[in-house]
Amino acid sequence: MTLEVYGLHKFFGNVIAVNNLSFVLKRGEVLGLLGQNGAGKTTTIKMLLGLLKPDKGVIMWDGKKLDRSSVSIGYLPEERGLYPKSKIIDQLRFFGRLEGMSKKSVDQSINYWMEKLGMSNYKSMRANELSKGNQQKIQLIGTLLHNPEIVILDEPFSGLDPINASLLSSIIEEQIKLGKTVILSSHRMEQIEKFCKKICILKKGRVVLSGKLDEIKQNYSYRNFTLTASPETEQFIKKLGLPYKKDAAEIIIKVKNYDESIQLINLFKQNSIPIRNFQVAEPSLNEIFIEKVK
Ligand SMILES: Nc1ncnc2c1ncn2[C@@H]1O[C@H](COP(=O)(O)OP(=O)(O)OP(=O)(O)O)[C@@H](O)[C@H]1O
Repeated sequence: MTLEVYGLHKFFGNVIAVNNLSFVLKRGEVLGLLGQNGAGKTTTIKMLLGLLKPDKGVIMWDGKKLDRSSVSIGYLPEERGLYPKSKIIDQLRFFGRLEGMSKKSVDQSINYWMEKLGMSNYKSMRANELSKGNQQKIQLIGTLLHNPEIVILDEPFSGLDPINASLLSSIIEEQIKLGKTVILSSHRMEQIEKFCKKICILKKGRVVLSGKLDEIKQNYSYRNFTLTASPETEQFIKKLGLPYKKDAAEIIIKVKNYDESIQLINLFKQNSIPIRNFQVAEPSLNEIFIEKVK
């Protein structure tokens, strides 16, 4: 099963919300959909969900045009979507029934997920009686209740404390292992780095970077050469006229590659400037993101 998106466009009047987006996502793969506010992520998700019709382009699932009746999708929206006055159990039963589940399987699945997420005692409560984080957990149950093939999570960690965030991380990992096709949209780059092998960065609807995160990092134009700062090292770097960034006790110099860092180390050695610690590392996704969207 593969999700294929080709040449997707969506216009709102003069605004091109999504401009020629393409990606391919196989079963068990996770795509990190990134972009600043207004970049076109939600519009993309809405087209995948069939809530908006693309103006151009095609979305395919398993080699055929994606049809919501032939694929199950679980969607966790960024905003809260529970009915405030309804009981949790009734809402979850309703979500499950909407997905075509039988009464028995809905209840079995609700029990399974409620227990897994430590929410069993909340079944009879109304959504507005729950904390923000617990509402998020109920929405997550609503997303996964019907064992969907495609899982779309928009800022899934928002409002979760560290314990629940770690619980959610393990659930996402489990979904990936189960072979789900996952799309994760988040402004928190460390989460994207953790789960996503593929990324797609949007800027004003247009793709500015997409592909396998590993390859993107490997082929990126620089490496970070990080040194433990000392007045001597900093003075020497200034003398060399190298641009650098200081971050707490570290000095970071952008180098082209590993060889260039070795040359730098040799320069330090030749000039008897001691180096306490150094590291050569690929840029982080956070750095790449900022450079691509700024
Ligand atoms: N229904 C709509 N009518 C008109 N313009 C819209 C509509 N929905 C979205 N847009 C515009 O399309 C663009 C993309 O919006 P979208 O909501 O997809 O961004 P986003 O990447 O999800 O942003 P955020 O991170 O803030 O959720 C924006 O310029 C937005 O103003």
